[in-house]
Amino acid sequence: MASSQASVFGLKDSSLIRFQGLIDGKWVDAKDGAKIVVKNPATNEELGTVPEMGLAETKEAISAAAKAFPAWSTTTGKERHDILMKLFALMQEHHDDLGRLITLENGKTLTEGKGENAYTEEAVRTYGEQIPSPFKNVRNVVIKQPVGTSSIMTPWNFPSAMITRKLGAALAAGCTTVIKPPPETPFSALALAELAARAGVPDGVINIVTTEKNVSEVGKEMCESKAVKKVTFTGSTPVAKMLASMASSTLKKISLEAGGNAPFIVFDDADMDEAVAAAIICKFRGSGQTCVCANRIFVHSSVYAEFASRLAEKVSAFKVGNGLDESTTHGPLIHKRATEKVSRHVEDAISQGAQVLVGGKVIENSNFFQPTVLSDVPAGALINTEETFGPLAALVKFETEEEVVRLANSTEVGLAGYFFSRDVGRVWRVAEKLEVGMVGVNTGLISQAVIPFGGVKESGLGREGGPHGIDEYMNEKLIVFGGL
Ligand SMILES: NC(=O)c1ccc[n+]([C@@H]2O[C@H](COP(=O)([O-])OP(=O)(O)OC[C@H]3O[C@@H](n4cnc5c(N)ncnc54)[C@H](O)[C@@H]3O)[C@@H](O)[C@H]2O)c1
Ligand SMILES: O=CCCC(=O)O
Repeated sequence: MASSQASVFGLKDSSLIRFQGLIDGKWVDAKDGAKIVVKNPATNEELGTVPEMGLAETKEAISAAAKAFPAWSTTTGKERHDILMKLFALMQEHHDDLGRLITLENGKTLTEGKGENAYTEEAVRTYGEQIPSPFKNVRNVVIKQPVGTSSIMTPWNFPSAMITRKLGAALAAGCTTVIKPPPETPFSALALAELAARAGVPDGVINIVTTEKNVSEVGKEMCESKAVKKVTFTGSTPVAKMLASMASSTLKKISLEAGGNAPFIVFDDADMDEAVAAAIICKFRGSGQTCVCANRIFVHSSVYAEFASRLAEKVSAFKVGNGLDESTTHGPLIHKRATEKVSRHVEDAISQGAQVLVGGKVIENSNFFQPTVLSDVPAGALINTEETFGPLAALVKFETEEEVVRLANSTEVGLAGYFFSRDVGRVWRVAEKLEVGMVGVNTGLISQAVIPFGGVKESGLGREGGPHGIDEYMNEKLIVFGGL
């Protein structure tokens, strides 16, 4: 059964496809045999099934991770580095398969799927510090220690990268993990776990619990269990808040990467070619389904008409289709709920006076939405307060720097913000004033594995990536040496 299911994916190495969860190094089904059906969003065809696990399996996974912690946390940084480098090499060796898998379960194009596979990180070592004491016979040293078993919960828009961004740091720090991947895209997570085992990650260090209907009880246990010392989540702001409140019952360390509503500002002195090209990437990457995608595009009135017509021209040349087809530039949305949200935002803006320059409609009986550009979007439109998470570029005209900074900041969230200007004074002023965790100046693409990725306001807590990301999985301990 499993091998015939695996052939549906058309991978070179079909043993990367796993149809079971992973607990303590063993691939397992749900205790009651229940399954989740996973579909390809481009075709709505079934790809395969994974177990619908619940509380009992989650408890087992947590205790396996807690049992594995003493041994894993006392390996040296060099030993963990070597295993992580081996895993990285295996991911590169299986680059085509892993990229294809991402495309099949998420819908993004093959180029994006492979690009995501390359968007991983590894870490070598962490450093403590020595703090000079005011007392002659005292020496202060701060060391860093792994926090413990970590719960990792991730979304479907980056089936692999949202996991590796957390898992790479957790493993490098010496933590053990329980991962709950999204029900829409579990196969990339399971393939990573398969490769991790091949790389020599010991049993129990990575455990995977797949779930859909039982997500509330699984999430609660992953946040409230006393054996868990760290909770990390990427997804929507309402779920982030709920998980944070559950994790606070035992005052766990938490990192949350939640929703955004990124402003993208084009000032009158912007380089127009660069601004249009960047808006295309920033707005339409992953068909608009990234948390750092531009959601509101503010354009100075003096360049508004030119920007709008050049953007609309480029967007009308997109080729929407199955991500496996090489000529496709943009894939489907993840499911019907996603297309419905984009439709709601388009209809709402039109009802308040916005004009459709391109697109505007769902492609019937599918998860595809026409890449859309709306002009003259009014201040009261829903899109100004809610993240669309879809291929909808909403253009808003502005007159002054002060006005646009106020508009950009008038949202409860603050993940990324972008602007285009060649005036160095304005660049500093606006970069400092935007209430976001990450600013792109004259670029629409900020994501890299090495940067501290994260937000302010209701976009979350903590940072992921590079050394900042590893610190999230470590506790600092002060050791005061006296009597010298
Ligand atoms: N900041 C980021 O880095 C980032 C990245 C991707 C997505 N997002 C946000 O996620 C949203 C889109 O994704 P979504 O609608 O799937 O988000 P979501 O919050 O509904 O789901 C994200 C993940 O959380 C899980 N989840 C849901 N309820 C849970 C619970 N009670 N306990 C544990 N896990 C639970 C889901 O199964 C999924 O795996 C957007 O708002 C987007 O901004 C943010
Ligand atoms: O969607 C969230 C992550 C986006 C990114 O890493 O570029």
